[in-house]
Amino acid sequence: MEQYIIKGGKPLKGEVNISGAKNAALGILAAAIMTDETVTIDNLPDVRDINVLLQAMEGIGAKVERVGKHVVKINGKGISSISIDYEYIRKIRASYYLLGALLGKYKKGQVALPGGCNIGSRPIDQHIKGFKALGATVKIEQGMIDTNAEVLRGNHIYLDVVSVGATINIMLAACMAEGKTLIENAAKEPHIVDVANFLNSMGANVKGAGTDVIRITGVQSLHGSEYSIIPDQIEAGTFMIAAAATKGDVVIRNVIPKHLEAITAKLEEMGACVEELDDAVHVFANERLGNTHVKTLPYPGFPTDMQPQISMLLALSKGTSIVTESIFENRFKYVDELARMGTNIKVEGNTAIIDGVEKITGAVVSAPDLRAGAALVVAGLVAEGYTVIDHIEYVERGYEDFEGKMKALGAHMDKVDMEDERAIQKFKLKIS
Ligand SMILES: CC(=O)N[C@H]1[C@@H](OP(=O)(O)OP(=O)(O)OC[C@H]2O[C@@H](n3ccc(=O)[nH]c3=O)[C@H](O)[C@@H]2O)O[C@H](CO)[C@@H](O)[C@@H]1O
Ligand SMILES: C=C(OP(=O)(O)O)C(=O)O
Repeated sequence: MEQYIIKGGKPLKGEVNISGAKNAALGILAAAIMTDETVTIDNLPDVRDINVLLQAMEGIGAKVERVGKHVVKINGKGISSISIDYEYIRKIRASYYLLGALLGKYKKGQVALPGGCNIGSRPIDQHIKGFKALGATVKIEQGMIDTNAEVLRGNHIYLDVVSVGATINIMLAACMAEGKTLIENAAKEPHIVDVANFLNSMGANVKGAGTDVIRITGVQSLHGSEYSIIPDQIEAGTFMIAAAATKGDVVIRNVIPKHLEAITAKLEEMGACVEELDDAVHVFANERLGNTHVKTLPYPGFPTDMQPQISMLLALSKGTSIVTESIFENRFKYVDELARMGTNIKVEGNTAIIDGVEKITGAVVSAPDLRAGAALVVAGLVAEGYTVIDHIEYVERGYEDFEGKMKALGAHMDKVDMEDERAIQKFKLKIS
C-alpha cells in the first residue's frame, strides 16, 4: 500500500490545471448508456471513482473505449444485463445513477445499496420516492435495490431534503418517462446543471436545472452526443485553500470562478487575496489569516465537500472560528488526525470550535475519507517536518495526480510505499 510523504514548509507557487468534475462525470457517464448511439465525453477526470464506474458499465455490456487519458467513447447498445455487480457498487456512491439510467431506458434496473465516503448515514429514501412517483415498484432485498415499471409516467415530485443524488437520479429516469415531470426543491449544484446539459445534448428536454424547480418532458429515445465536462469545483477549491495555507501564490486554471464564489468569499473574509480571471482564479496570501465562521449548505452555499479543507486552514488562523456541518452528521473524523499535528479543534455535535494555532508539526496520519484526506495533505504542506498520510486510496477517488500537481507547484510531496526504505531515502535526498 502506498502513502503520501510530505515535507512541509514550502509556499506553493505557479499554475495548476483543474481536471473535470468527478461528481458531474459520474452522472454523465451513467446517462451515456441511455442511448444506443455512441457518446464521446471529454475532460473526464482520471480518478478512481470514474474508473470504477466505467468498469461497472462494461460489466453490463456497454462498450467503453478510452480515446485518451481524458476522453472516452461509450456505446450502450450492447447492454445485456440490468444488474450491477456488488463488487463495483460497494466502492463508490454514484453507482446508483445507473439505476436511474437503466430504469429510464429499460424500465428496470438492479443495484446493490451504494458505498462512497462514510460521512453519515446517507439514506436514499428520496431517490426511491422519486422512482415510485414515476410509477416504478422499488424493492430492497438482501442489500439490493430492485426497480421495475410497466410504464414510467411523469409526475410532480417534491424532495423533502435537497439531495444532489436524488435530483440527478430522478432526472435520468424522468427523461425517458411518458409526459412531464416536475422536481421541486431540487439541488442546484453546478454538476446538476452539467448533467442536465448533457442529457439535453442527447435530445432530452430538461429545463430549469440550476434552480429549485426542474421541468422534464420525457422523450422516447436519446441520441449520441459529444460533450465536455465542467471543471471540478472542489478540486479547484482545495488548491485555493492549499495556496492560502502555505502563504503561496497560485493561479488555478480551467475553472468557472462563479462556482467558487462561496470559497472565494470565505478566503477573502480571512484576509487572503483572490483575483477572478476569465477561466482562472489567482490566490495568494503573505501572512497568517484571520478567523471566520462557516456553515455548509447546498449550492450556492458553502460546499460540505470543502468543509475539512477550510477547517484545516482555520486551524492555523488567528482567533476562534466556528464551523457548522449541516449536510452530513459524521464529517469531522479528520479532527483526531489533525490533532496529532498540533491543531486545537473541539467537536460538539455538528459544530467544530477551532482555536487557531501558529504552527503544526508533521506526523503519521490516516485519511478517513476523500476530502478529509485532502485536508491532511494541505496540513502536511504547512507542517514543520515530515508527514506521512495513510489510506490515500480515498484521496485518489477524487483527485487526479494530486502529488504530481502539488509537486509542480513546488511542494515536497511524493507517493511511496513506506515499507520501501530506499524510496523514502530517495525522497529525502531529492529535497535535501
Ligand atoms: C457522488 C456525489 O455527487 N457526491 C456528492 C453528493 O452526495 P449525495 O448525492 O449522496 O448527497 P445528497 O445531496 O443526496 O445528500 C444531502 C443530504 O440529504 C440527505 N438525503 C439524501 C438523499 C436521500 O434520499 N435522503 C436523504 O435524507 C443526506 O443524508 C444528506 O444529509 O452531494 C453531496 C452534498 O453536496 C456531496 O457531499 C457529495 O460529494
Ligand atoms: C463525499 C464525496 O463523494 P461520495 O458522495 O461519492 O462519497 C465527495 O466527493 O466529497
